[in-house]
Amino acid sequence: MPTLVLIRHGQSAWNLENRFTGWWDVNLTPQGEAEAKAAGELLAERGLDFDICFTSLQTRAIKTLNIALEAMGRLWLPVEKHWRLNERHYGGLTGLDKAETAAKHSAEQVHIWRRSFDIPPPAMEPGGDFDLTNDRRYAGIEIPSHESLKDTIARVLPYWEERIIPELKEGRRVLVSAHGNSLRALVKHLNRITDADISGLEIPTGQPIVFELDDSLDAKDFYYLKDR
Ligand SMILES: O=C(O)[C@@H](CO)OP(=O)(O)O
Repeated sequence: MPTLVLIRHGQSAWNLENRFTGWWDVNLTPQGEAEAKAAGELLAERGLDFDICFTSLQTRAIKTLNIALEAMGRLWLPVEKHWRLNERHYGGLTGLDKAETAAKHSAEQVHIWRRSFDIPPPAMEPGGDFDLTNDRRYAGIEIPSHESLKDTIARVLPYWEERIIPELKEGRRVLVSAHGNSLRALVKHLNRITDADISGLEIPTGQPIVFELDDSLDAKDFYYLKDR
């Protein structure tokens, strides 16, 4: 039975500061590093092991993976990094304080921007402080100016199908370290969550999520490792 474990990065500087983050590259806080280490220790203690890992091009997910792998004695595992696993692009909200934005535009509006299925936040204006056009890690990629969850799913799923599924089908054990919304995209797909119900799904930082898949890669079981 193929093993798939997903982990959202540990607490980031902007999770702590309550700012919209998206594609902006913030680091882990000391608490985030501790969450990543604890996740690796829990995986090792429960006897979970991996053959290949996938992560985004963002420091918080890469570092979470590295810290967890170090705690498992598995820093040598192959890791593939790809922008398609990046966090949802927060557009013009990037960098803003979530509470101040709710006070300005209403809590309902911010909830729609954060959790609706297909309503994206406002677009990012080119040339602003958080424009990543000149970041060479994204050379040759059409960086979105904003994304809804639906848009995020549309760019995560081709990667899932082309890069991750073939590994699982070969019987390899896969660990994916990514982000709140790129993982909501994957969990929605794997658990066949409806467009309406996905708004209620929150994924905590630094907690390994185990999927037991059948041979056709349908999810038979899904749980947070800490709960079993
Ligand atoms: O700011 C972000 O990029 C995400 C994840 O931290 O926030 P939200 O919970 O609003 O999706």
